[in-house]
Amino acid sequence: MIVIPRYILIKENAIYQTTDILKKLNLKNPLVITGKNTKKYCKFDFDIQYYDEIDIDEFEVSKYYKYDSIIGLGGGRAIDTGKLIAYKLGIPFLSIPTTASNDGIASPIVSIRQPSFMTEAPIAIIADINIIKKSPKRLLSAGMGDIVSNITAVLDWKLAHREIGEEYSESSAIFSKTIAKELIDYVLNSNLEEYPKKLVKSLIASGITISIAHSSRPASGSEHLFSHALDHLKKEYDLKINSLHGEQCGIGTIMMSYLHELENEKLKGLSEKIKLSLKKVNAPTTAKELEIDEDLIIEALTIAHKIRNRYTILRHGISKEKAKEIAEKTEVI
Ligand SMILES: NC(=O)C1=CN([C@@H]2O[C@H](COP(=O)(O)OP(=O)(O)OC[C@H]3O[C@@H](n4cnc5c(N)ncnc54)[C@H](O)[C@@H]3O)[C@@H](O)[C@H]2O)C=CC1
Ligand SMILES: O=C(CO)COP(=O)(O)O
Ligand SMILES: [Zn+2]
Repeated sequence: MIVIPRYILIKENAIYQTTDILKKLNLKNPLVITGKNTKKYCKFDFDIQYYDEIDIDEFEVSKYYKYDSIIGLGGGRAIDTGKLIAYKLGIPFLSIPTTASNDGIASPIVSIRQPSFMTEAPIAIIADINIIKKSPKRLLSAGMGDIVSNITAVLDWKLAHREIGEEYSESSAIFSKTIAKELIDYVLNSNLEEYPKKLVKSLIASGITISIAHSSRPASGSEHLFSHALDHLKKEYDLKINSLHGEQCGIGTIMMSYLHELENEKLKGLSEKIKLSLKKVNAPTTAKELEIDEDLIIEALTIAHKIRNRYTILRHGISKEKAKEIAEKTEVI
């Protein structure tokens, strides 16, 4: 079953239409899940809970029976936590992103932990451009990394179809790839005035490709494996590095598109173009800018294929030497 959002608002002051949207959906008593930095945008008179005060493992369903819906208001983690709670309770979820850092704002996926899992797409997305425009620049740069990812994700998906016969949808692949190509072209050829709005639209569309494909395949390939591997290592070594999902994916995309170029002459220059688009929005393109040690980048590249059962250009893994070579050639290290 494909579930996609029923209402999508992407405009200035959209947040003030929240109660209208709730009314249209016949919802009266939502619980708002938000963060301490984003609570200020919660102008409505509903109960609030902070996402970082919820233990998703010890989560008691009975405490939430009085709510008929959940609103996730904030960045990726607030939205993911809200989506998960709504799914566990079997009630509708409304996504109110306060920034545009990844496509979780519209996707049916929860990726608080790996492996991520399918839940249900938000019933409504209320993207207030005034709020998003004012969000930290770093988060808006990270969003570009989650969009360029679609390029390598689709190349990987096609490769898996060709080499191991994985089910593949050309329409989902084209949709996903086009979203990325259009944003890259816009970023490289404009003064970025409309960037926040275009980014939000792209991320929402990207989330919808995941709903249609019923898999994150169109938006998550080897570049996401690399990002998930970094998250895994940061936790394992207890490192206090606050690199963002989208930032890591962007750097992963530079390296993975280079790997694809090595196997396909027609892709020559792709990695450089992706890097330029990331640079234009001030997203990090090097380990140093990510504030991650070079050795950690190499280790992540060598373990990325083990993160989940997803066949990509990394196939059954790459050696330490190969990892170093691609990170150096792409000037990530
Ligand atoms: N479901 C999905 O498909 C996906 C979900 N995710 C989720 O997203 C998380 C990462 O999300 P991010 O947004 O990168 O990080 P985050 O959610 O940790 O947010 C970073 C910081 O930005 C703050 N913030 C957000 N909007 C703000 C605003 N307008 N003004 C001031 N501060 C603001 C947040 O409060 C937070 O402190 C992952 O941990 C994962 O749970 C990531 C990718 C895809
Ligand atoms: O981040 C995502 C898509 O951008 C979700 O993908 P994953 O399935 O890799 O968690
Ligand atoms: Zn992502």
